[in-house]
Amino acid sequence: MAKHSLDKDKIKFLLLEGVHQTAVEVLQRAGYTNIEYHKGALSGDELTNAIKDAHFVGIRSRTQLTAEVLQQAEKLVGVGCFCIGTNQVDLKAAELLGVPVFNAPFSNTRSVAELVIGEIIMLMRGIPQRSASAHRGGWIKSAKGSYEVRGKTLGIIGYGHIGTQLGILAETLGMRVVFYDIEDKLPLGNASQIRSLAEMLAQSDVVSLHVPETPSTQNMFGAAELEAMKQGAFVINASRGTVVDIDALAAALSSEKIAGAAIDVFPVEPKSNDDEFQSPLRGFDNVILTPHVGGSTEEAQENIGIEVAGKLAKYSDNGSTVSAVNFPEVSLPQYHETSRLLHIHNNRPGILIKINQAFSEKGINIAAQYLQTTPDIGYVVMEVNTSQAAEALEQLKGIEGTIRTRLLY
Ligand SMILES: NC(=O)c1ccc[n+]([C@@H]2O[C@H](COP(=O)([O-])OP(=O)(O)OC[C@H]3O[C@@H](n4cnc5c(N)ncnc54)[C@H](O)[C@@H]3O)[C@@H](O)[C@H]2O)c1
Ligand SMILES: O=C(O)CC[C@@H](O)C(=O)O
Repeated sequence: MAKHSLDKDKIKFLLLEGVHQTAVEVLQRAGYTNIEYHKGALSGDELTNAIKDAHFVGIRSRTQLTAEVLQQAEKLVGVGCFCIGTNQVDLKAAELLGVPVFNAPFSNTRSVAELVIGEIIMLMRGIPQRSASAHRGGWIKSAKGSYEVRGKTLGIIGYGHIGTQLGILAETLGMRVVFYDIEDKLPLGNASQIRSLAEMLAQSDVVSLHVPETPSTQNMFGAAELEAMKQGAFVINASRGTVVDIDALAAALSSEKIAGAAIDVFPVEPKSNDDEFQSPLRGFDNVILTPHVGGSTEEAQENIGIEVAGKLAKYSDNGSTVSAVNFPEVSLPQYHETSRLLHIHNNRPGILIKINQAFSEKGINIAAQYLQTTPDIGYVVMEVNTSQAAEALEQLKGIEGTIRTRLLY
């Protein structure tokens, strides 16, 4: 019977930010029992101490895996983001260290789209301010400023997995949907793409942002964009807090240019549920403030736990990197009666030749070989006779340009 290079109970999984229990169950079913589980995020020394002997780390959006943190995680083999966003990880640093990063690109998209639909209706009816007033003993029984969503125009910025689902749901409520995206996108239903953001803003009764955090989306929605909107329109942001200039939004709410907003993500978010939430948007009755819960439903979290833990277990067990966000993607079949070796190297000419030469000189037969590259790194997976696996591993370690190697069986 073939043996793992490292026993599964020695492979440490560090799971942070209360990822769903399904993640623990998937890992345990796959034979991984060395799981350190934390309900909250870790930072500073606590994070570096916990991660330094971890082979895998699972996080959500709070934990910052910077280049410095990753460099101290000497045993790290893979990272799982139990969410969509991967902006909290220095993806390039992880790649250069030979560490693939996985996420869950679809599992919570419906939850976000549903929340936004609810918010559109609430904002257009002026419910947040009526509710806030009622809590203080007020009674604003009036139709003034309350509208049906039917026939109104929804402008979506970022027409990806969430934006498209939102568009379809909004159309079923009778809304007209327009969208702005830097890429040409297939419009679903009756939606139409508008090439100029200003033009789209001028048409929209409510604007909802669904872009990732990138250098191009940093503060992409500020004073000029708010000014380009219709008088009395609404803003929704459940993407990332860095995308909207929150001070400019507060000013537009104060001047009543913007009639209301629903904001789920903030430039600075509390590190835990025990910390105070601070924002210039506090105190506006016509603003729905939610604590970054767009994707936080039981269904989404359960599915994310299964999906991401499954990807980590698969990479650990057989080397497959399919759907990694920063790494050459290699889809690998099951293998029997051979040992599998993983070799991650700097992408420079001649490495594969050197590996093949070294194996040939030692009489090591390669039963199968798979290679994928990015401009910076190469990932080669080889199958060799189990009796030659240890020797093959030694040969791989000696290849110049090697970042990391692993023997699976
Ligand atoms: N609030 C939450 O809990 C929550 C949950 C899930 C996702 N999110 C956030 O929502 C974001 C979007 O998720 P998704 O699954 O729809 O992503 P996606 O990658 O499927 O879609 C993003 C879209 O934005 C477009 N885009 C990128 N840069 C742009 C720019 N500068 N201007 C206009 N369009 C641009 C892309 O072309 C793409 O179509 C995620 O990156 C994540 O940060 C938040
Ligand atoms: O669960 C989280 O912390 C983040 C959820 C969301 O922002 C995502 O990127 O999927």
